[in-house]
Amino acid sequence: MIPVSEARAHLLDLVVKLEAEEAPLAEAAGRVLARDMQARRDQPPFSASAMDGYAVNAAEVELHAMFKVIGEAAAGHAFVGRVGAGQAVRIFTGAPVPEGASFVVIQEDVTRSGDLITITDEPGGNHNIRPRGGDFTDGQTVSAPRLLAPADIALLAAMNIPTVPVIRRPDVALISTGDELVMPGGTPGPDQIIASNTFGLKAMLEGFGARARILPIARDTEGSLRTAFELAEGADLVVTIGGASVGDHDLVGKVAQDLGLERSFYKVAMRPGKPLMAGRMGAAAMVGLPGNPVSAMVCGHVFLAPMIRAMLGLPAETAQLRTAELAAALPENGPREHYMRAQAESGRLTAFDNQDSSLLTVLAEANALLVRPPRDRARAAGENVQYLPI
Ligand SMILES: Nc1nc2c(c(=O)[nH]1)N[C@H]1C(S)=C(S)[C@@H](COP(=O)(O)OP(=O)(O)OC[C@H]3O[C@@H](n4cnc5c(N)ncnc54)[C@H](O)[C@@H]3O)O[C@H]1N2
Ligand code: MOO
Repeated sequence: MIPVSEARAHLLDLVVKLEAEEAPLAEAAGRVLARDMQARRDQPPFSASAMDGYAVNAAEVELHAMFKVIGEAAAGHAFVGRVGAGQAVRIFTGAPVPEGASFVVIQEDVTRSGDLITITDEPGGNHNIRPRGGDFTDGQTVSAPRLLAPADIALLAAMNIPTVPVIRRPDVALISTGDELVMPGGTPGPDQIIASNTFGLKAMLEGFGARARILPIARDTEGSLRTAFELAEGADLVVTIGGASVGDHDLVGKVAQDLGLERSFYKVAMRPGKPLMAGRMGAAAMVGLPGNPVSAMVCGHVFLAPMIRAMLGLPAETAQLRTAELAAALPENGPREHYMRAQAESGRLTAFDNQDSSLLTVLAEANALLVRPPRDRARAAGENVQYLPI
């Protein structure tokens, strides 16, 4: 058994950053920007009014001042001409501020009669003008790598960038193994259960930015497992679930090795997730996850997340561990790093009583994995402990 940190390092050695591809901006949310992008214009491209009102010379702005309205500027329709002494241009939000004007008096502070306006309320010190380039200027950079959030997409659109280079999504093949498994919606026999792990992992992996394919369930025969591995052809990462332990029907290690797996490790000092295996299989990385549903999902958070991030060219560390106060005492930990299902709320962390690695109901209620180092001493309520948000 190797420590979790060593296993993670081996797993990162199995993957490389993937190549870039071009994506339309409308499809780029959640993708990772592959190259720095430069703005192709200033925003705003002119001094723009921030309010509906009247554009005048700032030096003339005072209570009771009067102006003659000489024209109009609306968004998309500039006023052509100059605002002279005693003159004003009716202006709307987003319109270019005309030459000679340096203040927009909001219409609420003005009384209008025909072509004449009078400032009838204290106009304040805000000029209500957004300077040219106040948001960004031509050539300004959005730096890669960057996981593109909706706000980034809006920014790149405003920069007039219609397509962006993004890192290709890692292709992950998910193989469930076991004679006891039936797909959701199927009709399980009396000794069968529903395959849940591939579904949970697909959702998780796609949340990390990968594309995950659920392959047909491999039965507990070498032939069936071989077929599943063949169907995984072309994947960047092949993930098997179950069949990783020491039982007579745990065939994954054997078949993978027959197919050329160069194993980098088997068994990690963690709980859950002990019978984890990994290695290189041709061009793909291969990870064999334990079958217990919570074990598979915890390994997804702890190991698959950094692998996917590395393939996407992002810093491999996911969310840093956070610290919280323990709500109730915990006994001494055993020899394996324990990832306890827990709930973090208002800075306090409560571990669930039942930590059995088959309990999806508990995992579904958890928002944190309380991380206990091997042989961690008993902890009292109120002590600080670390956790991984999930
Ligand atoms: N003698 C020992 N027995 C076991 C050990 C051990 O060290 N010595 N380790 C235990 C631990 S820890 C784990 S974890 C499991 C892992 O075993 P496998 O990876 O071989 O998993 P399976 O035996 O195939 O399945 C375990 C459990 O999970 C269910 N399962 C499997 N796949 C799915 C799926 N896709 N969806 C839902 N549920 C699934 C399966 O039915 C079993 O109940 O081994 C312990 N045993
Ligand atoms: O490692 Mo097993 O994953 O403890 O249930």
